[in-house]
Amino acid sequence: MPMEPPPRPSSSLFDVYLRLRPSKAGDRFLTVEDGEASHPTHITIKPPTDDKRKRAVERFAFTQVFEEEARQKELFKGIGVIPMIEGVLGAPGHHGRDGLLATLGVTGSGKSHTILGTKSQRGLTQMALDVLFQSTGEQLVQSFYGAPAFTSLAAADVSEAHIFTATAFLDSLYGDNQSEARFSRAQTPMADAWHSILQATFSTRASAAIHSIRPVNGALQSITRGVSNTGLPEKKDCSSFITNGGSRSNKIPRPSALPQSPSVHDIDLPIDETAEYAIVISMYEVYNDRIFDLLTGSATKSKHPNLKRRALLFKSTEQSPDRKVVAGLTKIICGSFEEALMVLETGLMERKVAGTGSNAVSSRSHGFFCVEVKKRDMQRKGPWSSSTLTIVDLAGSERARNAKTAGETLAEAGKINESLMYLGQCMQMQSDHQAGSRNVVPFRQCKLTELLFSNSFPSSNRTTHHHHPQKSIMVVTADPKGDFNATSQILRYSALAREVTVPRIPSTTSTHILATGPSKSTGTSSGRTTPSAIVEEMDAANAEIARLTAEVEIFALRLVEETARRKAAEASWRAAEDYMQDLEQEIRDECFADMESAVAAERRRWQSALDNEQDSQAQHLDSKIDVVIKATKAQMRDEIKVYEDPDPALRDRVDELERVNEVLMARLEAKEREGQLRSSSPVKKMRVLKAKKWEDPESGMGIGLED
Ligand SMILES: Nc1ncnc2c1ncn2[C@@H]1O[C@H](COP(=O)(O)OP(=O)(O)OP(=O)(O)O)[C@@H](O)[C@H]1O
Repeated sequence: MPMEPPPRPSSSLFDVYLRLRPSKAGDRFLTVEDGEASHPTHITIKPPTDDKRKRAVERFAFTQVFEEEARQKELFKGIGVIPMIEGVLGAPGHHGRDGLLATLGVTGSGKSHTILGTKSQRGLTQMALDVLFQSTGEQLVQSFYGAPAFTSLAAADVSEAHIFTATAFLDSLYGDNQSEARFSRAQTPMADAWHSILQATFSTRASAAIHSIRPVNGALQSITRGVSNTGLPEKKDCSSFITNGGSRSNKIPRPSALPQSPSVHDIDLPIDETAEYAIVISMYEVYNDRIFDLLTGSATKSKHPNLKRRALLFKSTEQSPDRKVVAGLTKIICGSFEEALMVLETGLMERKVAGTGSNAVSSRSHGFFCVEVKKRDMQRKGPWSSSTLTIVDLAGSERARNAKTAGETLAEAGKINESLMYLGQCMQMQSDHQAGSRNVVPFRQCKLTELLFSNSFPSSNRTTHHHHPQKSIMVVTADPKGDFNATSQILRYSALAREVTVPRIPSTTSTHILATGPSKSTGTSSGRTTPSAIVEEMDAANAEIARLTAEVEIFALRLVEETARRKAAEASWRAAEDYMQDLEQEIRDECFADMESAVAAERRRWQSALDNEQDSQAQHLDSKIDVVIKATKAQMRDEIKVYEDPDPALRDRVDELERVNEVLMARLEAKEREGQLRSSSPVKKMRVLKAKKWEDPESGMGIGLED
């Protein structure tokens, strides 16, 4: 049954284009069919002649097939990027519509070549950027420090992003050292602090805005110097970034050294004359099912660019409750095509690239390059509306056994294959959709499909500006002489339609008939022996063989898919284990750090308590010593008598008084004796009186009886 030419229904999630790359050696297994349409839409793949599994010939349909000789510009125009950009810019007075452009293919099939270009040819990304800047031209807001639109653009962002002007961003990475302080990683907690520093810089620099373009020139000069010193490796003809990828040089090429062709000056898009535009760029990668910012500057600033990268979340935010966004990205407001190119090269440099056996510069992650086009009324300066052109360079699918990979890279390959398998399932659903199936596209199975598909469906929330689902274009790249298994698998996933042709069974009938002949009258299962009966039986047998072969073929396909799924599951299990180990280590480190800081805090508390205690004891002791000293001093004062020589006159007087005292005492005694005598005999009395007379020295005259 002939396959219908692939329709382009508006309900289709993706338009799928196939681009074939020129290949050097090997047997060609892929044939492009000459169709009735103006351009080819169908291809056929034939298994290699030595294929032991005797697989079927398969036929695939795409929106359009571009053959080896197709140039970059032809592709750019042919796959509908221009209407997509027009949609992103939005019709006058209307919001824009999101666009998604992705490349899918086996490793080395030309995805990066197509999307990012080569050293001499621009890719779809550069051409799309050029068209955007060229179209918005004079209506683009300025992007230097203090530009009036900066604050409103930062306020309009719903994704908790860290927004910088290209001037500040590039200056911090490539300009003078002092300016480094103006930029920091988006996902570190310090980023907020840096952000406020930047904003402070922004406000304080407002008056000097017109001069602030200088740092970019400085940056450009330093880049120019860096490039002229280093030079570009000549080994492979691919993006300047990619050639640098292996060596991790932290210099990016100067814009003028980047390819200028193909030119897009002939492309003129209608623009909303009443609107002003801003172009904001962000970049991230999905690596091992986790999202990492690519504009942290770590590739250019840090010696260990991959150390402690923090994954970002794809989630609803406070300002975007009904639509998931990658939260916390670094976003750069670009004022010119050159600035955008430098930001792109900076992000590409940061993207993880690891060499594998399949392709020395193979992309190990899915790279996302997002160009947000913001638009508002030029006069009224109302709110900004926003639509995004997302360009995705998907990691190459590969078979682990083909890629001479090991350890971490093998786990990466598993994760890549797994995410591509989910992508394949979603794309398969899309072709089933077209065939009338009402199955839901299972896009929530991994980060990649979530990021690619979640904006592909109309929003149920009427308050959101995103009524239109995004327009998506997929470019599938293939090498017609490359790996048959890997390529056929990708084609099966991505084609808009597929038809399996059972290989023709060699006509054994006639040979059999000739060999056996009627005379041998070989009996058949039905017992009929006429030649026509035998031919009929043989035809029936052949039909049965064909049916069984087709079945076997289907089972073989299922087996291949199941094996891939099992391998992907195993790889994902290993990656999960690794992740768990990392997480455990991280938690241990965090706990240890917490514990250490708690112990240190406790130690400080105890030390200060001990110090206080010692202080108060010392004070107490001091006061006691004071008391003792005072008491001792007092005591000593009491005990020590000062003997002074008495006044000689006074001493004489004292002596005199003592003598008088003695005299008086003697008189007193005498009087007493006299009193006693009066009461005794007259002889005794006489004796006393006589004695007395002689004892009184004072009177000078004796007291005698005659007195
Ligand atoms: N259409 C083409 N014309 C000329 N050369 C091409 C074309 N497509 C690819 N190549 C060349 O093939 C090589 C591999 O291509 P590329 O790096 O783009 O592959 P890839 O699919 O991006 O691989 P990976 O997935 O590993 O990143 C490059 O040297 C590239 O220049």
